[in-house]
Amino acid sequence: MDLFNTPKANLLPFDGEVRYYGSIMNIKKAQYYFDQLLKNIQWENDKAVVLGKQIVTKRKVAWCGDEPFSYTYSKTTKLAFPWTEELLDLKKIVEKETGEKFNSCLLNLYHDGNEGMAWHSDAEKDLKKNGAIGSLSFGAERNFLFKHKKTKQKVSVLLEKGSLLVMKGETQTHWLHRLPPTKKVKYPRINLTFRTIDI
Ligand SMILES: O=C(O)CCC(=O)C(=O)O
Ligand SMILES: [Fe+2]
Repeated sequence: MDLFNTPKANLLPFDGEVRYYGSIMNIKKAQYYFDQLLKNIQWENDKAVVLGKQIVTKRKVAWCGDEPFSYTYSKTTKLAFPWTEELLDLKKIVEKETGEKFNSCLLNLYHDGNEGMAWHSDAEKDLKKNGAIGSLSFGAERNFLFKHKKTKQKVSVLLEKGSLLVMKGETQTHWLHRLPPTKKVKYPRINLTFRTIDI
């Protein structure tokens, strides 16, 4: 844990800004939030379009926000549910750490290392352009990768439990990111990405 709030270096060499804060809470708190989120969130299977076909992913998702925002991605639309107590706590923690404000959160549950997320950028039309995205991770530690759209240069970071990563500026315009599957991880992971929907 970083008790001194030292400035975090930009992980990207150019064309964007990604800062990794490491774990921002103690292990006990991180475990508490993991357990609460696993139990209390209405997790649903996600849909995605792969090679032009709609498939149902094993990964589960949920979507919450200040208002019942509809969120469209991979040709499916979801309505946001209201903030739960834990999610509101976590939103406040992330806002305090980053100095940013968020009005929604996308939640992902990866049951084990077989589940991941393919290369993409979070630049859906509903999202505020160049808005910050705050990503909180719980449970199993996983690698997270960035790839520049033109140069193909890659950057990798290990997302520890209770950790915060922030993507901002032109990151989504110039870089893709992915959570690669891995045979090594046998445990679930929950990721929350706090976002700003343009209203
Ligand atoms: O699971 C993660 O760490 C990232 C998820 C992600 O990229 C997304 O929800 O857009
Ligand atoms: Fe993403």
